[in-house]
Amino acid sequence: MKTYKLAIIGFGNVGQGLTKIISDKKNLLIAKFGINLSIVAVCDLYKGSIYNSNGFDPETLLSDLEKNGDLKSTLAPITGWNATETIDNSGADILVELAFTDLQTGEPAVSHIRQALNNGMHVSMTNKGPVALHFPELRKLALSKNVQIGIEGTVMSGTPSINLGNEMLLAAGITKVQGILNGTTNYILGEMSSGSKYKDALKQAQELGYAEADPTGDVEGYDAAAKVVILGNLLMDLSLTLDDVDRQGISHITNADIADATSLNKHWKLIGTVEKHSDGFSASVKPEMVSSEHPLASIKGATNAITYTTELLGDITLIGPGAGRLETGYAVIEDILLIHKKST
Ligand SMILES: NC(=O)c1ccc[n+]([C@@H]2O[C@H](COP(=O)([O-])OP(=O)(O)OC[C@H]3O[C@@H](n4cnc5c(N)ncnc54)[C@H](O)[C@@H]3O)[C@@H](O)[C@H]2O)c1
Ligand SMILES: N[C@@H](CCO)C(=O)O
Repeated sequence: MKTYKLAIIGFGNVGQGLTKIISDKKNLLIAKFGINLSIVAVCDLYKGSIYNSNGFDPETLLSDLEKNGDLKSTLAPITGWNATETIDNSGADILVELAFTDLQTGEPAVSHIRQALNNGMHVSMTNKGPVALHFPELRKLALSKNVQIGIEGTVMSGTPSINLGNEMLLAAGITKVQGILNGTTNYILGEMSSGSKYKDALKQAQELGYAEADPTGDVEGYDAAAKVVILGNLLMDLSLTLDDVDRQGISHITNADIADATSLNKHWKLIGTVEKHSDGFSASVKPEMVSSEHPLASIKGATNAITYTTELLGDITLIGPGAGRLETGYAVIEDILLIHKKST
């Protein structure tokens, strides 16, 4: 059995979802895959930082957090390390980077990731900033250090959109990727069509753990645009930046707009697209009215859907969760399973 020591940076929705899965699926991961996941360090800006070389009991972490609102009273041999100290001193095999997404600089996550890779650690991240802004550089660094980077959770949470595209469909020649790439906005649009106000629907999406810490990223389409960039660059060999994406969000859509769509038997959806053309590419995120018969009309709540158009297989559509605590925590498990497979 192989034990992987994990250092988690950021103990919000995803960090807690991951911890719950590590607790609930411990025996399955050992029995089916021969891997034991040991959380040796948790570092969070507000909830505190703790380190134990023998690993923490995941249920204790979650119950302490529920009881106290933070991990500051959790019994630990060492407390108070910042992210840099955690990466340098924890001796972890895998850095799990789950801090806030910053789509302007990718910081501080990108610095955490460079530091971890330079230290010979594998990295799993659900943080979209480093992937949308710096992935070629990070991938090269990982290669030179003979370690792996997992990014499954950056698109469609734990629904394996990245691995399906990258591991299975790349050789089929992906020419276009299109779909619903943001859970928060799909949830809000659906709730509004059931009569909720925009503000209330957004609040619910935040409470359910779907929205970004700053939900402007969701509702103005930046989050979906980052996913368009990630998919275009990874799967279609493009060199997109966020500025290349013609972006529009949903914050201007009113209940009257929703009612108009309903009267036409249509639904508003925020649709992301990246397509290769003979003379270049196009990339966009915009709200569109789709008819009730359209395949994307039935995608409800925080569910996402992606259609990969390929030269050899035509269209392949993947539907599944696009956000959520456990749903995104599971993406880290997928990354670790792939890291394990590729390094043994
Ligand atoms: N929630 C989802 O459904 C989802 C899905 C896919 C990807 N993501 C991405 O995963 C990451 C985590 O999402 P979340 O929903 O858990 O966010 P969250 O806001 O609930 O939690 C983030 C945590 O990171 C901590 N943090 C921020 N900067 C830090 C730093 N420098 N050092 C240590 N801790 C720091 C914060 O205190 C917070 O507790 C984000 O980058 C988000 O974009 C989230
Ligand atoms: N805030 C994002 C999380 C998943 O990346 C969403 O709602 O889709």
